[in-house]
Amino acid sequence: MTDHAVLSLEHVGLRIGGARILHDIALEIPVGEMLGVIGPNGAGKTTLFNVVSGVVRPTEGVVRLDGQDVTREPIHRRAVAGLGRTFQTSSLFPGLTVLENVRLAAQAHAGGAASVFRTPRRTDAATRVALDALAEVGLERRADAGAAGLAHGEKRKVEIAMLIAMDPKVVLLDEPMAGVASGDVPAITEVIRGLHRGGRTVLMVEHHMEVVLGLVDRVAVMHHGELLAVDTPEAVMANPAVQSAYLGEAV
Ligand SMILES: Nc1ncnc2c1ncn2[C@@H]1O[C@H](COP(=O)(O)OP(=O)(O)OP(=O)(O)O)[C@@H](O)[C@H]1O
Repeated sequence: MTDHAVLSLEHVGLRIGGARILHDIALEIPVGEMLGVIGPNGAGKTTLFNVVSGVVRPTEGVVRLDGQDVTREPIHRRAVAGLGRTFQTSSLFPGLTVLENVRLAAQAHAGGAASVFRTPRRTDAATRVALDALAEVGLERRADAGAAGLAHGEKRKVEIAMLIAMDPKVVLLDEPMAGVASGDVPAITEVIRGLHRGGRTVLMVEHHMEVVLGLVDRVAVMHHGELLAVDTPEAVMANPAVQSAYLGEAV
């Protein structure tokens, strides 16, 4: 492992029953990198995120966050250590406002059980963090809107604001453009760019190839649970093995 790797995977493998879901994944992510993770459907991208965030424990190998072995650490410990994640499906509480959702994330990060009924002092601090996070994604004017009524693109922005409120070093974005109207794609792309400019390391699974290639420093290509290539967007797109993995799929 190199000194500056904020996240590293060493020979990571996952078997479920007789199935080999991930095989011998070796990956080092330097501080501040934006890495795209691509691959055909079923290649193992989401499972890789599950292994990194602690949803699933690998059956082989080691996951390190900032040099620390977190392979056996539960999700919340990894979150406290600086790992943030969004999911393919929305993780917002629909009955709460935008601000309340983001404030819950800030409170959870500050420690203790998250509650909307905190003491005023603590709530005030969490509220400031939440409002700053909403400003960073350009949603401060929507603070009092109900989460249930948001457009899909706005929900994605709120989810990113929730991540920001948890002050992560490493952010995993799982298909941030899924379900987003094409007109909203440029705005969300800018929000992701801002997330990265803030000094955070970003890993993003995304099928929207134009977005991936326009944003990331390197691309990791997965195929049948293995890492086929990790390289610059240009080199990856020119790689014959990658092209053949995608045969029959729109790249
Ligand atoms: N808990 C599990 N039990 C059995 N098989 C699983 C399990 N989790 C994932 N798989 C299988 O592992 C493979 C990889 O799944 P995964 O969801 O990680 O792929 P993906 O690259 O994220 O796909 P997509 O782009 O469609 O989201 C698939 O064949 C899936 O069916």
